[in-house]
Amino acid sequence: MADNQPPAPENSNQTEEEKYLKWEDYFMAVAVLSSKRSKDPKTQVGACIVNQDKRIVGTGYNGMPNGCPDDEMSWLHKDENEVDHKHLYVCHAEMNAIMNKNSADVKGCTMYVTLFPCNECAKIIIQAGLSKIVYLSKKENDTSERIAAERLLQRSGIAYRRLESKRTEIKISLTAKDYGAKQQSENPNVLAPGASQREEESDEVEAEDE
Ligand SMILES: Nc1nc(=O)n([C@H]2C[C@H](O)[C@@H](COP(=O)(O)O)O2)cc1CO
Repeated sequence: MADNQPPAPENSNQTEEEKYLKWEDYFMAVAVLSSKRSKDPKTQVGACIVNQDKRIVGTGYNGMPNGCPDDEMSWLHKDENEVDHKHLYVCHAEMNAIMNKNSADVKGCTMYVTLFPCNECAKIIIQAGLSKIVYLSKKENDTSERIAAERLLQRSGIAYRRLESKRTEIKISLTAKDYGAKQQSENPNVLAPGASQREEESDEVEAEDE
């Protein structure tokens, strides 16, 4: 390479298909990213609801109800304690995504969810009028909740299928230089070019973070 040539971008050997996300991968990635907010120490679940215009109208993850701080509630498994276990209290990702909707309703929408819904969520999904479910994973064992969920969805005519994707992972960087900043400043008081807006915003979120 001649000296005056800029270095090849890191992703220059990617195919066009690899460079951008297909819609389904994008929506499932939003569900996965949402799951990363969950404080459940064993199973983090995320959901993303998309309308017929491919607009995201709700996201959610499994967490304790409002007023029940995640850090103060028990995350024990039902095998470990009869009354003080998470399954009695936690709101599932699917329910939270529906409750968090930013549109009038979610009728005809598709839910992207990282784990196949249980029977209780299947009921909520049906009653909310969703049309399709795309899931990433299904637990191996056939629990009665799972069997009931499938029966309910089938009877109600809600189509469900596992995501089929060529991608196995998506890497996400939160480093300014990966988004066009010339260099990341060593001095935390000097912002890297293009990073000022983001740093100011992230401070605000950090102050409220739990
Ligand atoms: N579809 C689902 N959405 C969910 O949000 N969950 C939540 C409830 C719990 O917080 C956790 C499951 O915990 P465990 O049984 O793997 O330790 O995931 C669980 C399922 C599975 O039906």
